[in-house]
Formats: sequence, structure tokens, C-alpha cells
Amino acid sequence: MKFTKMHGLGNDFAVVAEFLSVPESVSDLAKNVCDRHFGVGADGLVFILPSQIAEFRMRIFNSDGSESEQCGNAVRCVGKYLYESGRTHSTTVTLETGAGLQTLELHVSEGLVSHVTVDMGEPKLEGAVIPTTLSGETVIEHAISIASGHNYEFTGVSMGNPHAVIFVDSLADVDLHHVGPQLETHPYFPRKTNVEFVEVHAPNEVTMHVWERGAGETLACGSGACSVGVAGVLTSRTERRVTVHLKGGDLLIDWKEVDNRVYMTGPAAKVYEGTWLL
Ligand SMILES: N[C@@H](CCC[C@H](N)C(=O)O)C(=O)O
Repeated sequence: MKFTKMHGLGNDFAVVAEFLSVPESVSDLAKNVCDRHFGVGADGLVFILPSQIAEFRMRIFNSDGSESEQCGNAVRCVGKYLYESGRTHSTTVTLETGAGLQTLELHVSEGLVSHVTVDMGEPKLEGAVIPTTLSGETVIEHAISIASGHNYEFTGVSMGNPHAVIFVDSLADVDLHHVGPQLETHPYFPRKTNVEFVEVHAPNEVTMHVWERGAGETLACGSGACSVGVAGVLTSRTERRVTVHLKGGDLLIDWKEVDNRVYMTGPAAKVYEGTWLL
């Protein structure tokens, strides 16, 4: 199986584009490929597939073998892959994901895609849709307690996949590896959740650390950064256009009032090509 190792701000993937559908035992394959000691090492295994409703389709499997509906950083990598491999010659690409149809605008310089702007769609805020076990049109600053005795307030956002955004005074006080798994699997979240801790510096600038569902701590999460942009507006902490600093670099998030859609701009990088011995 030929793959291309890629990353978006250090959120890394093995990208596979040679199949018509995902292989059997894809969950085990994802676990094995993503293993950082016995495999390629990646946060996720990504398949580019044919689509009936868009130019291409993407499916993403986390390093624990679970499938996610959405992955903002992988979508940017897919855009770069498609253009630089000659599978598209257009700088606008439509992609089917588990979160719906996404449109990618590729920023090309000297034949290479440096950045991609992705229309990540409308955020879903209803408790049951995120999904959480909580009812209501929104879940804003809802109290959440975990076994270790930590108490937080989270804002729930779905960008196709679930996110719990928690604003804190200082990220230095958050032991992500301790509290992340407890929040990810909290009974409020029937399909588990991604967790973002956020420190606000200014209405247009925040720093976020992420614990991802099915992957643990990653250096960046695109859908997470979008959720942070939405939660920042909902809680009157940030403007609609905000720079999100992540461990792997920066994303620009713009939740546009005119169409209620979230736009994410950031880089994508290709590292190497390889062959996985099936
Ligand atoms: N890193 C991704 C999100 C990947 C999927 C996530 N772990 C989930 O299970 O929802 C991103 O950049 O959005």
C-alpha cells in the first residue's frame, strides 16, 4: 500500500490514494500504520477515495483505529496531495467527508500548495447533535467534573465531530495527559469528545492545547481550532476572526456572520512517500 506521509502543523497522517474503498480490517490497519514504534507513526490514516457527490472523498481513521467524521488538518493535506500529484489542476476542490461537503481553496506558489483555506461548514451547537447527553439549543460553559476532582466549564461544538472547549486562565496549570482522557470519555459524550484547553490573549488571538478523541495529545487540531473560534464568540471572549496558536503553529479561523460557516486557513506539508507491506 503506497502512502504519503504528510502533516498539518505537526498533526501527522499517512495518506493513501490508491483504493476505491477502504480495505477490510481498516481499524487494525490504522492502529498498525499509526504506531510510532512498530509502524509509520502518525495521528491518523487518511484515505482519498472516489465520490458520487464531490470530486473526491476523504475518510480518516484515528491512531486507535476509530473513524472520525472530520479532520481539518487532514483536509488541507488532501488538498495539497491532490494538486501536487496532478489529480486536480484546479485551485478549488470539493471534498466529501463524514461532516458533509467541504470546499478547499488552494494557495499555490511556484507549483506547490503552501496553504489551504477550507470551508469547514456550519457549527452545530445543539446538545443532542454534538452529541452530548445534555438537552438544549446550545451547551455553553456547562459545568463538568472528573474523577480526579477537577471541575471545569465546557462549551460544546460539533464541526461534524464533537468538541469540548474549556477556557482557562493559564495553560501551564493544565495537565493534559491526566485530565484529557477523563474528559474524552466523560459520560456527557456518548461518542467521546475532542478536548481543547484555551488561553485567550486578545479578542483576536488565543493559544490552544488539544487532547484528541482516539489519538491523545496532538500538535494541532483544525476542527478543534474552528470549535475554539466558535466557542470564543459564543462566550464573548473573541472576535469572529481569530488566530489560534497551537503547539505545531498557527491557524486563522474565521466564523463568518454572512453565511454562518467557519473558514480555516493553514499550511500543509509533505514529508516522504513510502510503501506499507500489507
Ligand atoms: N486532528 C483533526 C481531528 C481528527 C479526528 C479527531 N481525533 C476525532 O476523532 O474527531 C483535525 O485537524 O480536525
